[in-house]
Amino acid sequence: MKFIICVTGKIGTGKTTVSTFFKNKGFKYINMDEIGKKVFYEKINKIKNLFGTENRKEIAKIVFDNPSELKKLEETLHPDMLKYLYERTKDEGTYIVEAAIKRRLGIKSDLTITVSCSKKIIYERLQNRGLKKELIEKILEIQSDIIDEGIIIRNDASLEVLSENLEKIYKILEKTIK
Ligand SMILES: CC(C)(COP(=O)(O)OP(=O)(O)OC[C@H]1O[C@@H](n2cnc3c(N)ncnc32)[C@H](O)[C@@H]1O)[C@@H](O)C(=O)NCCC(=O)NCCS
Ligand SMILES: Nc1ncnc2c1ncn2[C@@H]1O[C@H](COP(=O)(O)OP(=O)(O)OP(=O)(O)O)[C@@H](O)[C@H]1O
Repeated sequence: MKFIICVTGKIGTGKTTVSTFFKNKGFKYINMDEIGKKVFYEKINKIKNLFGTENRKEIAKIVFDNPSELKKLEETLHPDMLKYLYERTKDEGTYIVEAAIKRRLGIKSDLTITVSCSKKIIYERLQNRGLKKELIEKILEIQSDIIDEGIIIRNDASLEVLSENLEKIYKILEKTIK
């Protein structure tokens, strides 16, 4: 049996933390940011032509500030990103697909888990990771199409609380999937 769980949510809400929990339970893990990076370098000539640079940070500044530039980048990368996703999920098994922009990418899943938390906490956690407030603001703005869907995990509290909540969800999932 094949079962695809998509973990979605805005930047810094805790998608990787949640996905890693399930990966440690033995689910196959796919990260769409990583697939995006792979396709980015495969399409590097096209990228250079479009943006005049191959530097990801410079391109981030351009596209996260300008929806029409972001659209050009997405049109270049998304079709191949989806191809890789479908190739990597061909076999039977339970998959965790981490994708902030699940809906924009058009990813189909058997279950969606949305991770969310307050903006204040997003800023705190990401600034601890060295991200600038202005960039976080811009990314949150272009992520306004990410909505709560499926199972919603509020990740405002500690990692211990998150882990307890995930154990509960895992117990239910185990019964459903097996
Ligand atoms: C713009 C790029 C070059 C910036 O690269 P950089 O290494 O600086 O940042 P990184 O990839 O880690 O992304 C930073 C944050 O922005 C989010 N993000 C990335 N792309 C998008 C997008 N198209 N829409 C909304 N959020 C996005 C990421 O999930 C992450 O939280 C890169 O993000 C990119 O190529 N994006 C387009 C591919 C894509 O849509 N990826 C999202 C997969 S969920
Ligand atoms: N409940 C929590 N308590 C404290 N720190 C947390 C909690 N959840 C996640 N974090 C931390 O917050 C940061 C962001 O979490 P994570 O990387 O999982 O988010 P993300 O949604 O995957 O981010 P991105 O969109 O950048 O990929 C990380 O440093 C992580 O360790």
